[in-house]
Amino acid sequence: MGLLFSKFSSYLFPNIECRTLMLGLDGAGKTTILYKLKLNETVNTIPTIGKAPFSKLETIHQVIPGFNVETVTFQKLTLTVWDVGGQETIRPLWKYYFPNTTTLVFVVDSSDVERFSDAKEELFSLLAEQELANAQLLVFANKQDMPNAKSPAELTNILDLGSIKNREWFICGTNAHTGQGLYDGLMWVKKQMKA
Ligand SMILES: Nc1nc2c(ncn2[C@@H]2O[C@H](COP(=O)(O)OP(=O)(O)OP(=O)(O)O)[C@@H](O)[C@H]2O)c(=O)[nH]1
Ligand SMILES: [Mg+2]
Repeated sequence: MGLLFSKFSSYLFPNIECRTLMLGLDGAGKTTILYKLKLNETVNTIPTIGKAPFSKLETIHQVIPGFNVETVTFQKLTLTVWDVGGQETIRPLWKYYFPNTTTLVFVVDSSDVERFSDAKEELFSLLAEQELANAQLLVFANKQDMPNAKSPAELTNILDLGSIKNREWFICGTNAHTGQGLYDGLMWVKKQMKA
């Protein structure tokens, strides 16, 4: 009876799988977010670095990829989250992670006022990528605990999110150290995936 009920329940409420690509400038908090979601722990991070293919002798197969990947489950949502380093020299590697992305998570350091324009530029160049055309966009306005942090509403204006018309998007304020706001984002992803 229990088995039958469980089969019926998974028929009615199937598991939703989602390939998630988490990008953003270096230091925005991507790796901290990933391991908060995965382990519910605040880990000490080091910059997620890879080696860009500068030398002619190197091919992409020889490049050491600067990424972390983890499976995160939340209710009936299973996310494979790719966290790729955001340093300028390794941003050219982002494109190798685009295919089959269902959700683009863009993380912004809400207190890094001087680099908002860089963040906006990177975000809009991602949104122009053909391989990400079908991806929904979740923006984590991270480091809300910082005294000079801009609110999600302020960042919506600063990043001009209102101009995004070709996909669903959502912004939420987060603190990766406490986990505050992260699950609001995942709730939104779940709703979108169901729809
Ligand atoms: N105050 C505060 N600090 C945070 C928050 N999230 C991350 N940090 C800190 O910001 C620093 C950078 O975090 P990372 O997670 O390594 O940043 P990243 O986006 O992975 O950086 P790259 O790997 O270089 O692209 C670390 O010292 C984190 O502890 C937050 O919500 N609030
Ligand atoms: Mg990192």
